[in-house]
Amino acid sequence: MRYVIYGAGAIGGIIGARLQQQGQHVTFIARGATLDTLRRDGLQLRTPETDQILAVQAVGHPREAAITADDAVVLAVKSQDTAAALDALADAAPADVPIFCAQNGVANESQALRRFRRVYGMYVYIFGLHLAPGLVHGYTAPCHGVLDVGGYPDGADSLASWVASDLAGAGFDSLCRSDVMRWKHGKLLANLANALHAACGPGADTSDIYATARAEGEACYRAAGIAWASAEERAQRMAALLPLKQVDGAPFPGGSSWQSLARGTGSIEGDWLNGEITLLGRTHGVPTPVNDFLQQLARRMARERVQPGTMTPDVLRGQLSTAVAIGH
Ligand SMILES: NC(=O)C1=CN([C@@H]2O[C@H](COP(=O)(O)OP(=O)(O)OC[C@H]3O[C@@H](n4cnc5c(N)ncnc54)[C@H](OP(=O)(O)O)[C@@H]3O)[C@@H](O)[C@H]2O)C=CC1
Ligand SMILES: CC(C)(CO)C(=O)C(=O)O
Repeated sequence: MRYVIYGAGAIGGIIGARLQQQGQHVTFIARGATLDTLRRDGLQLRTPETDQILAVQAVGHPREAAITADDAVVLAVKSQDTAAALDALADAAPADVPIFCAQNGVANESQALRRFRRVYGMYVYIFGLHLAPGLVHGYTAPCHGVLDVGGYPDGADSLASWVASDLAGAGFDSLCRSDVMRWKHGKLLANLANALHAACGPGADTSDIYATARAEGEACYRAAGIAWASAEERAQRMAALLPLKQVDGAPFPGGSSWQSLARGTGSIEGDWLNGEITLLGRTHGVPTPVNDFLQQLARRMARERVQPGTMTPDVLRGQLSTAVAIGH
């Protein structure tokens, strides 16, 4: 089975590189400077233990990848890019090609299921960094990350278990789970802090704001009857990854939303992280003022190409109080 990795950034780059190093057949779908770099120079993977450049197969559009139902597509674009990526894929691949969503958030799978018959969720705990085309860093060793796989909306079949076993063979801690979306809903609660880390930096103390964002998320889940993996379950699952190590003598600088600001991409995943909670809140009549604020803050910072970590927690608290006082 070939792995078609859609999106050659932090997560796609690490998963694809590790699968290829394990002898799997891998094709990347990339764009822009990343595509040019992969074709010209290859994919560079730096970790606490290695610095390697891999010659990789990279195409610029799914139609150049001659995808069949015997391939597995690993979707590793940010959620705001999912719809466009799936549109291009649906025009070029059979509807029964399996899609594995290696993404944060919980809305990518349903978008994939609208166009493809076999969709799987992937619970991704990788500490990856992608700031320059064709270059990815991974901050855990010897395990490259946790990647649990399961059917969407639930269940697990032989393909999910096959893929989990390939990922385990490639150095990830990977289980096949029939309740992968319960785990992804748990992770979404942690990712409600992504906007805070992007704004103030991951080291700033914004735990009071995060606690409220998380409580709003949990209230929405309860109102919607959604089950989620607890913080304790998730901490236990990722314990083997910690403590994070350094790459190039430096620690992990910030998560995926922080990286969107650092790269000045002009877009960010907030609508699919905090925005998932505001959507649930509006649907079920649960107030979500903090997530509403963080969603809008993330959009504004991305749009204005603000550098990450440039807002103090006090300035953020002030803006939050004003937004809550005027009701949006
Ligand atoms: N980074 C991390 O440590 C973690 C990330 N995640 C999640 O994993 C997912 C992927 O994130 P991450 O790897 O960080 O994102 P990145 O931005 O690093 O990588 C995504 C890549 O996909 C590319 N892309 C987007 N649309 C297309 C398209 N239509 N065709 C070809 N390439 C495309 C982007 O190109 P371009 O650069 O041009 O935008 C980018 O290179 C997200 O849901 C994120 O939240 C989960 C756990 C940890
Ligand atoms: C790296 C991690 C796990 C936490 O920040 C993440 O999920 C992200 O960057 O979005």
